[in-house]
Amino acid sequence: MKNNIVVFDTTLRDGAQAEGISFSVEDKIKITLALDKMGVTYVEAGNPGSNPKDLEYFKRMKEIQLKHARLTAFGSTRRAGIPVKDDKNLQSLLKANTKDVAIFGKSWDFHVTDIIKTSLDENLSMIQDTIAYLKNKGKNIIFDAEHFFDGYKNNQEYAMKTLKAAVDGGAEWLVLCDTNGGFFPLEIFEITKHVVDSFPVKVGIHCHNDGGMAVANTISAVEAGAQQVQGTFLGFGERCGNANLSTVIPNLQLKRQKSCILGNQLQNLTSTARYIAEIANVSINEREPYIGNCAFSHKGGMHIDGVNKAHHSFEHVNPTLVGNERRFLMSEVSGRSTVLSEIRKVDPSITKESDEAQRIIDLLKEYEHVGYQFEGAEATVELLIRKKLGKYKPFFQLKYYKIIGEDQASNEYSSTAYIKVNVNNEDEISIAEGNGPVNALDKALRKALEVFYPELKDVHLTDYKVRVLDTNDATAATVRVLIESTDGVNVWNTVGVSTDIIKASWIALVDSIEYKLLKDIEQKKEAFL
Ligand SMILES: CC(=O)SCCNC(=O)CCNC(=O)[C@H](O)C(C)(C)COP(=O)(O)OP(=O)(O)OC[C@H]1O[C@@H](n2cnc3c(N)ncnc32)[C@H](O)[C@@H]1OP(=O)(O)O
Ligand SMILES: CC(=O)C(=O)O
Repeated sequence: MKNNIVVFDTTLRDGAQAEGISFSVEDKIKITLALDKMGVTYVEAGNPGSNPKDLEYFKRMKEIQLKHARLTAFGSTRRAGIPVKDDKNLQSLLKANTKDVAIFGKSWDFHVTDIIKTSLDENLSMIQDTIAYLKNKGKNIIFDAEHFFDGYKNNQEYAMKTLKAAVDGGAEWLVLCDTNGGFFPLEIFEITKHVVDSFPVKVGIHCHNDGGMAVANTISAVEAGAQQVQGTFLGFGERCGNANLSTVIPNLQLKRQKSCILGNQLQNLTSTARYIAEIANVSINEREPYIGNCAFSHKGGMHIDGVNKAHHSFEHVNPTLVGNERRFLMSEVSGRSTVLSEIRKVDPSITKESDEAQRIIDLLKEYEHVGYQFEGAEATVELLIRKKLGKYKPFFQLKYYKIIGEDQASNEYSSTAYIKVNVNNEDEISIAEGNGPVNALDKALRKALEVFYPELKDVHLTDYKVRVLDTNDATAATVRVLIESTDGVNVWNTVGVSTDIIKASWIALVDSIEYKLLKDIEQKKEAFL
């Protein structure tokens, strides 16, 4: 399949215009390299006329060779009433030294007269002069026709003239922008089709998401003949963002057989999206199509039964195609099929008809009834199954713990925990200070157990969430504690429920430690075999 749709990523330019996003030069370089690896054709990386950071980025990028992507600088047409060579922003644009340049210009007559406050003819000259000037300097020009769809509706003749000015200036691409993001797919289709049929140059699409239509509008423009899709990798951008390329790309590639990125790079879609999110310091919406954590998670018992029989019964595509994974969630709406896959990890001989399977489902449902939630706590589920099947031996015995809380301004730590545990008939007592009782308890427990299990030195908590379950009871309410732990290689989640927050935390902590020790034993056994 040859690349027949050109992907133009503007995560680093329009994406950086999103509230809450601010990339450092280092961040921008990392994201550029990830996008290059992914095989997008253009990386629009900033506006050199805007700020020294963007200029510094382009300077640094001169030393970095990209394998595939074409680095693109972005800027506006020259200001009204001045020659191109005197325009400061254009001179900065040249300093970026990229072969490809995206120039945006006004296509909506209202914006010309009321926002940049010039004449309609002068705006046409601004577009043509700017593009011709840059073209003369050896640049390839992508013309972003800002507010093109609004302009077309308001004054079709003028909007089309702005495109003609760009073509006359020497633009390679005409990119139609739904800048205010309020259009619907049918209108986008019709207007794009008219442009595609009217000009000899290639057409692209740039949609904002203010009406929640950016992806649909982008696809619609492609159906009308657009050959370039602009967007940002996670939909970042001004206001409600831009077309999300992590949805656009698989939609085009898997549903419309239009190749967008290199060969098997689609399998890196999820990891690339998550990497970019991490650098941007934002959490990905769990329900994001294709790449979200829930995109292929199944909860209803009947759905899981269906997926086990045939994946496509409840999945629009196979998750492996986009590098995501299928997940089955344990809950009170689970049936035996859901739990069976977990039980079989412990005892492969158990079948759907076995009494044990039903007993374990009943147990999990009872736990859910008192406040447990197993969806994000696979480690606790495995331990419960083991206990029920008699395949569990405790790694230690708790003799007691005590926590002293203090609120002393002079003390670095606010709590101290004392603990006594017994391992193989040997007692160990330890004390630890912590920021809060749970932190102190966690430290004290691990300190005591590390004497017997040194591998616990690598374990630390990465997330700790508390949810109050029956809020009517205020401070006497039941709480659910979810803990995420890691040993630097693996990540696992455990859950505890109690009316006492420390007890709930303790249950989740103990599960976390026991799970780690159990997995280490399993790993050693596998290595031995
Ligand atoms: C639809 C889009 O996303 S377009 C990209 C929008 N992105 C950004 O604005 C982020 C980067 N922008 C910036 O850093 C700054 O706006 C700068 C450095 C480019 C300009 O800053 P300033 O010179 O202080 O101007 P300011 O931002 O206040 O106003 C924008 C100016 O650009 C002019 N302008 C806007 N669009 C265009 C255009 N297509 N062609 C020429 N001039 C334009 C406006 O008329 C206004 O000029 P005026 O001050 O003479 O009225
Ligand atoms: C160019 C651009 O970002 C827009 O019109 O939305």
